[in-house]
Amino acid sequence: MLLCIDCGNTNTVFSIWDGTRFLCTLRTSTHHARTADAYFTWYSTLVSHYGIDAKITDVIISSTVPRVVFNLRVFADRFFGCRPLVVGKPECALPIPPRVDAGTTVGPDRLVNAAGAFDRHGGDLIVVDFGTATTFDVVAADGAYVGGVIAPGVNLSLEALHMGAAALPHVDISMPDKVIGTNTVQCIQSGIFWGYVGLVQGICDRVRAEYGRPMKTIATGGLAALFQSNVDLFDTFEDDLTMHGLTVIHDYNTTQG
Ligand SMILES: Nc1ncnc2c1ncn2[C@@H]1O[C@H](COP(=O)(O)OP(=O)(O)OP(=O)(O)O)[C@@H](O)[C@H]1O
Ligand SMILES: CC(C)(CO)[C@@H](O)C(=O)NCCC(=O)O
Ligand SMILES: [K+]
Repeated sequence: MLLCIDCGNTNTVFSIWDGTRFLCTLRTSTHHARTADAYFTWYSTLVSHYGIDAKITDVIISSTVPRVVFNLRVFADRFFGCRPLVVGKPECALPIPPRVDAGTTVGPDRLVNAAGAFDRHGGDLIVVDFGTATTFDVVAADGAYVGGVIAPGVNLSLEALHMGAAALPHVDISMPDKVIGTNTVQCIQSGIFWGYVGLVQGICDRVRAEYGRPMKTIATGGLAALFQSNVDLFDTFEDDLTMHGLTVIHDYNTTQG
């Protein structure tokens, strides 16, 4: 069985793929200092809690935090006796290489999202991922990642307001009933929620105009659901897009010969 690891700047997600479906998804916050033993303690506790009997033979990692990769490699080696595939490293091939400026290192999560979305939908896509950052990845007709947009994430923007302005509290994101807030919390929620709706709509419209062909919009990331349920921003919302992309890249590397 394949263990897929998606390590973002905020959260690290493990998911076990049995070749047909994901048996479970485990989430923890990202800490560069977490040891291989600590990963295993956390992992084995949850796996046995869910009553899953998984014999892991392969591990694939996408990490936007370079420092965590060392301990995840040790984790894979020590507990599963395998050498993980690490997206972005030369030994991990991509089905279609990105077309970007020479010397650019595209975030592995974006390459994985592009591979996952292309596998499900074909090309000419905008993939929007609401993570620590809100990223827009453009996937060409042949499946290549050809560029995109990076904006501050929803929670990061809320945190920035709180950090930068003495009188503004920490607020959780939610959809406000109205645009004109009549208290501080409502004003902040309105600014972030409706600001993001405008940001997503505006960027997608401009990307489409520049790209010059019809494009499908695929959204992923926990907060995408909040926007999708209230405003018609995306064609589809796929919670497991990054995990699916990891299985696609793993498949490609193991069947390639
Ligand atoms: N309504 C909500 N209010 C606040 N936070 C939410 C809400 N819905 C989901 N979230 C949070 O959104 C996050 C979604 O996780 P996701 O993996 O998409 O991105 P992330 O973990 O924040 O970023 P990264 O992948 O860059 O680490 C989770 O941490 C979850 O707690
Ligand atoms: C933009 C983030 C932080 C989103 O997770 C990540 O993809 C990243 O660190 N990217 C590197 C720069 C780039 O993708 O062009
Ligand atoms: K993510």
